[in-house]
Amino acid sequence: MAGAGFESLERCLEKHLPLADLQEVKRILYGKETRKLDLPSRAFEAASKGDFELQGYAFQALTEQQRRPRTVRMGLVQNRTPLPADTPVVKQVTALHRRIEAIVEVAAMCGVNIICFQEAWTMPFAFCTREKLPWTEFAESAEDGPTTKFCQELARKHDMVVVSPILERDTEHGDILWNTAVVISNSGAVLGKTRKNHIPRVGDFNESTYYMEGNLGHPVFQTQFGRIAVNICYGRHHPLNWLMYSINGAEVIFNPSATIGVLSESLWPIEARNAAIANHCFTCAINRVGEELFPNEFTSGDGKKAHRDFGYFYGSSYVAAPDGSRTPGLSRNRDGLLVTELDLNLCRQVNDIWGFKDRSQEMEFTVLKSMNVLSRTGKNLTSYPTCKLMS
Ligand SMILES: NC(=O)NCCC(=O)O
Repeated sequence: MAGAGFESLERCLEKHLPLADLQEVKRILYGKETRKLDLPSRAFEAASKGDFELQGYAFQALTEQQRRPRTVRMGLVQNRTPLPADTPVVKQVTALHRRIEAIVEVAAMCGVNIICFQEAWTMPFAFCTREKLPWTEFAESAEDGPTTKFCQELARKHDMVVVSPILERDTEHGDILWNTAVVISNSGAVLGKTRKNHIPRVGDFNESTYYMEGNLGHPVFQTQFGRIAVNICYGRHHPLNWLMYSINGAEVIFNPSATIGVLSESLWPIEARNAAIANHCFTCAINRVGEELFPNEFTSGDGKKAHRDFGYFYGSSYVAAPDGSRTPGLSRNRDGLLVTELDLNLCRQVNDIWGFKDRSQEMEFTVLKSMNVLSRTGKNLTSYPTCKLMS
């Protein structure tokens, strides 16, 4: 399995294929070509100085007669943990805040309206250890913890919606932990939070030692720049999870993740992209980068020898559109900022052509209702039309 030495699938194709073949391969693998965004040179200079990658692409939509284009810019951030995992907790969090602050500065230069960070971005992905201290000390209040306050400042300063996935400590309800994403409006107000709905128990990913499946359903947040939802990491393997955010009105679904090559790299380019196609929405897949080494060895009941490393987090963050096109990925081995320009009108335009969300979705909805699966979401239950599927 390639580690940091293999930069990206795109670089490999570009290096080895003649131009005409490359264009055909990209057409088939990536769909309709995304235009390269003309980002300011000072943004590239700042990214180079800060040692992170900056890429920008725009998706095209048709011009409509009765609606103006609804053009928004998304920022996806992938990064390493800058300090070793045995550094004191506050030092690690502070270093991550500084790193993200620098990347968000560049996102602001690029006109980003909504930015999303990787899963549990304030900490190493320590859940593999199944140890409690010091890792649970990274948990914070979603409403007024130091990271939320930090993100509120960023949001106000840059007029940007911030999606901040953290380890949450719910002090109001028995001090329990959750894997949560906090959504902060561009005014700096906390719009709300959403919790990871599916918790992995797969090899070293055995997070249920810390927190269980979220209890907040599938909330969608109306922001100034469109309706957004957050499907945290492992939730991307569950098509019905994406569907529920989409039924509840999401136009863009973020998928902040932490996942390693040996487990999921061949699934990565497919799942979020397929969700964009199936649900006529944009999806934004974000993964962390590099290796994380823990002070004590751990095993996970999967026959592997005790080890201290989690495996290689392969980055490769990308955005997929409802028409099935997608951006190239960020690299597998560097911190990066991916800026994408979307016209949200594309969601309805593709819906009108393919219509996956009309009759077929009604049928799925009826089945789910009969299984009592939808009662947790509340929304749309009564207003959604039903059809007879199994007569
Ligand atoms: N963070 C997380 O849920 N990882 C599980 C592995 C995966 O979904 O690829």
